[in-house]
This record gives sequence, structure tokens and C-alpha cells, in this order.
Amino acid sequence: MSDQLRAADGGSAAPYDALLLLSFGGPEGPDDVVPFLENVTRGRGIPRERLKEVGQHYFGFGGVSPINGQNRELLDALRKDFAGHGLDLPVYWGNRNWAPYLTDVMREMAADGRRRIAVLATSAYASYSGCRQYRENLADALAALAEEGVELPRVDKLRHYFNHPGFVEPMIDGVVASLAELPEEVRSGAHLAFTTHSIPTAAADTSGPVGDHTEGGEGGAYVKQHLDVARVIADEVAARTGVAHPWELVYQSRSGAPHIPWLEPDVCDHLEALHAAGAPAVVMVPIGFVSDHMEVLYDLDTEATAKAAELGLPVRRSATVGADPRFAGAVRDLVLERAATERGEPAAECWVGTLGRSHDLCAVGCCPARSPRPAAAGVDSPYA
Ligand SMILES: CC1=C(CCC(=O)O)c2cc3nc(cc4[nH]c(cc5[nH]c(cc1n2)c(C)c5CCC(=O)O)c(CCC(=O)O)c4C)C(CCC(=O)O)=C3C
Ligand SMILES: [Fe+2]
Repeated sequence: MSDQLRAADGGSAAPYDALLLLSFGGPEGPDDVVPFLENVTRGRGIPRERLKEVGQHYFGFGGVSPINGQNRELLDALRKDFAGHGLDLPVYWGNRNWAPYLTDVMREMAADGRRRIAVLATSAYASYSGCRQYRENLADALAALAEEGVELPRVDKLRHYFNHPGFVEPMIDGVVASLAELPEEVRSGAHLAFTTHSIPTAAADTSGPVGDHTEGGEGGAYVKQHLDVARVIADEVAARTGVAHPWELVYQSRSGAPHIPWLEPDVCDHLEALHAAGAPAVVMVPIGFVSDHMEVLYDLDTEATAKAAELGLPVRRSATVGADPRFAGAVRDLVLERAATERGEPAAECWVGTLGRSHDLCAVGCCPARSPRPAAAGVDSPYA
């Protein structure tokens, strides 16, 4: 981690007068589950069977996704961090698929007189679902407010933070802790399975700026960024434990029709393959996710963990960053970095790995939608 640079304490958030935490949203009780899934899947052609199955995942947890509670904790952590560092910036929270809905929060922000909003999406990497779709949601919210005659604030989306040390370091600690929990006789031979959300290979290939696009489901910014983070974590874990654990990037939570190719291998198939090849233990490292929401609690802690038990393979699942104070500090860095850039001043950049500071403004063609729609906070935004 020697190439990392850290932003100094202090600094101004001007021209920003608010931060908006923009997330996915999740149900908060059994009656919310079906309407939530309808919101998520509106017009996206997810097979009914998959929806019924995913509904069961939520009902198994009383119809409550942990994601909203985790965002409330992150909000608290952000407010504490900002207050503790003299950053006077109000923080709001809105979601794509459940209350508090983005449009309602933006209306409230406008009524509070917020004119220039920095947006942090709870998705660290480039992809249609994790980046452009949030920009489309912002455009939809601005369009709705324009209809209502509200004077529109300007929104800027903060850059991808997959390689910010405040995102990566807590995960390194998590892997070291999970390794320590494994029975000693299997610990040194343990494999690391870095996991993230599978997406259609066509979406992976076109993720990120056009210059990163590839063919054949082999790359694109989405895969490249995950590999970069995985390598940083694996190298640092090796440095700390003295053991170079073998690692691989695998995928989880596939949906969509079976004939459409998505990124593989699936984490459960990977556990089987590792077991067959004689691996004595595995730590699953959910680098694709910011908190322990349903994709982590069900797909890893329930399903993949049951698969490992069936195989007799010892596994652990390492921690996501959640509301770690280092992550809150990373968000402050991102705000200050972007604010300086917007003021035309040099910005202290924080990043690890090999890819550098991600772009501030998505260019035309970045993570394209299958059917083009207006998206805010990019070069092609119809809004100021
Ligand atoms: C890249 C990515 C992230 C990571 C980045 C980020 O965090 O944004 C993510 C996060 C999440 N995905 C979530 C839930 C769901 N995702 C679905 C469907 C889909 N996700 C996709 C991609 C991603 N998803 C895709 C390509 C689909 C197919 C349909 C479509 O293109 O939309 C479906 C529909 C049913 C199903 O197919 O599983 C659900 C219920 C929750 C909430 C969990 C909770 O409630 O705790 C979270 C945080
Ligand atoms: Fe998802």
C-alpha cells in the first residue's frame, strides 16, 4: 500500500452545500417484499421463477432487508466524521427502489435550499446497475421536480471508490480476521474467493469508459476494477500473514434468463471445484458490496455456506466495510477531492492498486443502457 496518498484533514466542501447518499433500498416488512421486487424489476424481464425465489430469501428474514438499517448507520458515521473534521455539510439519504425515495429526498433538499449536491452511490464499481442506472434515477427525479416547478439543484456523482484505501483497508482487516478464525490445520492452505454481483457479460464488456470496453465477457472496467482490488487485498494479506493464499474472482446472485451469458464462475460452483481440487478451506471476500445486505446474508452466508457444509469444506465470509469509520473518512476525502477539482484547485487523490483516480464525469458511452434514457451527472446529462 506504499503508493497511496492521503488527503489532509480540513478543506472546504464548496461549491457543494449537501451530500446525498444514494442507495438501492430494501423492504422493511413482509408486506413490502412484493412491491419492492416490482420496483426493482420494472421492465427488466427477470423470470417469474427467479422473483418468487428471491421473494423467499426476503421472507426467510421476516421480509426485512438489512440494507436500510445499514444505510442509516452509514449516515450516522458520515455525520460524525464530518462533524469531527469541521466539515459543515448536511447529509441526506434516498433510494432507487424503496422509501425514502430519491425524488422525495431531492424535493426536500430543494426546499431546504440546497443548490449543489454531491452524490455518493453505494456501489463502488463501474457498471450499468451500479453507475448509469443511478444517474438515470437522478435524471428521473430531476424531471419529476421540474414538472412540479421546483428550481432544480445541480447534482454531481462522486467517482468510483473501489480503490480508495478507506474502502480497501477494512476489507484487508476482515480477511486477516476470517483467516484467523479458520481451524489452524487448514488456515495456511486456505484459498481466497473474492466475490461480486454477476452481471450479463454484455454489460461487463461495455462497463466503464468506451476505451475500457472489450468483447467476449473477459473484461471491461467492472472486471478490471474488481481484479485490481482483489490483487491489492491478496498482496496485503500475504504481507501481513506471511502466506500467499491462492485467490480468484468469482460471481454470485445471478438472475436473468439462463440462455443469456452472465459472468462466471458462480461462487457455489467455485467452492465445489476448489474442494474437488483439494483446497482445505476458503475465505469468501465480498468485495463487490458495501454492506452486509441480502445478497451477502442470503447468497453467501446462507446458500454458499450451506454448499460448503455439504462438501465438508471449512469456509468463512469476511466483513464488508459497512459503517467503518475509515469508509466514512473515505467519503469525506471524495467530497473534498471533487470540491477542489470543481473549484479548479489541485486535489489530493487517494487510491491504491494500479488504476488510479477514476473519472469524475462519465463520458458518452460509459456503461450504456440497452435502451438509451436520460442520465444526469455525466457528459451527456440534459441538466446543468
Ligand atoms: C452490480 C449489482 C449490484 C452491486 C452494486 C450495488 O450495490 O448497486 C447490485 C446490488 C444489489 N442488488 C440488490 C437486489 C436485487 N438485485 C436484483 C437484480 C439485479 N441486480 C443486478 C446487479 C447488481 N445488483 C442485476 C444486473 C440484476 C438483474 C436485473 C437488473 O438489471 O436490475 C434483484 C431482482 C431479483 C434478482 O434478480 O435477484 C434484486 C432484489 C440489492 C439489495 C439487497 C437487499 O435488499 O439487501 C443490492 C444492494
Ligand atoms: Fe442486484
